[in-house]
Amino acid sequence: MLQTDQLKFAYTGGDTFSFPDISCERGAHWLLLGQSGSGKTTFLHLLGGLLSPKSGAIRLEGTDMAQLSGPALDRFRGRHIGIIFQKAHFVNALTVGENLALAQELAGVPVDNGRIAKLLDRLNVGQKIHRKPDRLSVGEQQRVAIARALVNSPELILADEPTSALDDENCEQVLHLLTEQAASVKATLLIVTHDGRLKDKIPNQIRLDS
Ligand SMILES: Nc1ncnc2c1ncn2[C@@H]1O[C@H](COP(=O)(O)OP(=O)(O)OP(=O)(O)O)[C@@H](O)[C@H]1O
Repeated sequence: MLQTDQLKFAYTGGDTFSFPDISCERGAHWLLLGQSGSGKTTFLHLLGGLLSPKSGAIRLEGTDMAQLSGPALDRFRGRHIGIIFQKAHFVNALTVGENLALAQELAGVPVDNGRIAKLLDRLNVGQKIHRKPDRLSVGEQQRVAIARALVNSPELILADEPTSALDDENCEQVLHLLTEQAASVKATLLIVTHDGRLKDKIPNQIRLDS
């Protein structure tokens, strides 16, 4: 269960935000919608523990992340949250498989090569396990990014604009992958988007107004 309470954030010398309280049941799928500049990515980064709120609480399965910082927050994020960024970031000196192993090491969990191989297979990129990420197509990189977000069986999966650059067929496919894979680890899925095509597909919606 993911819950926020009176969450406020301010960029240094810049915009300030008061976010609506949200409450998402474990395993539910949500869209986070809003105009450009309304603070969607900022909200996602707060929920993912990449930014710290000025005030308020973010509870994930009972832990208030706003009270964590430094290595404790990094470990918590690694174990409980999978983040899929708009543009995938990998360590290009490492192979696909090693990038997933790194995600386990950074979260302080034992590397499970069997799980890594199985997950990549499930996402149809199993044969790319020994490739360097920059030698993959954009679609393959996106699948590897989804696999990496899932590798530690997170309770929460956050995806930032995963479909906005895709044509209709690939949009459909990525949405299907995300919802199916989130369901496979019973994770709560929250997708930030301004992609109108998703609006009818996921009924739970949070709207930010600037
Ligand atoms: N690092 C930063 N420092 C200062 N201001 C920032 C920073 N990042 C974002 N902002 C400002 O905060 C506001 C919200 O940005 P954010 O990226 O959260 O919006 P968004 O709703 O995700 O937009 P889009 O749909 O265009 O991606 C914008 O006005 C932006 O200029």
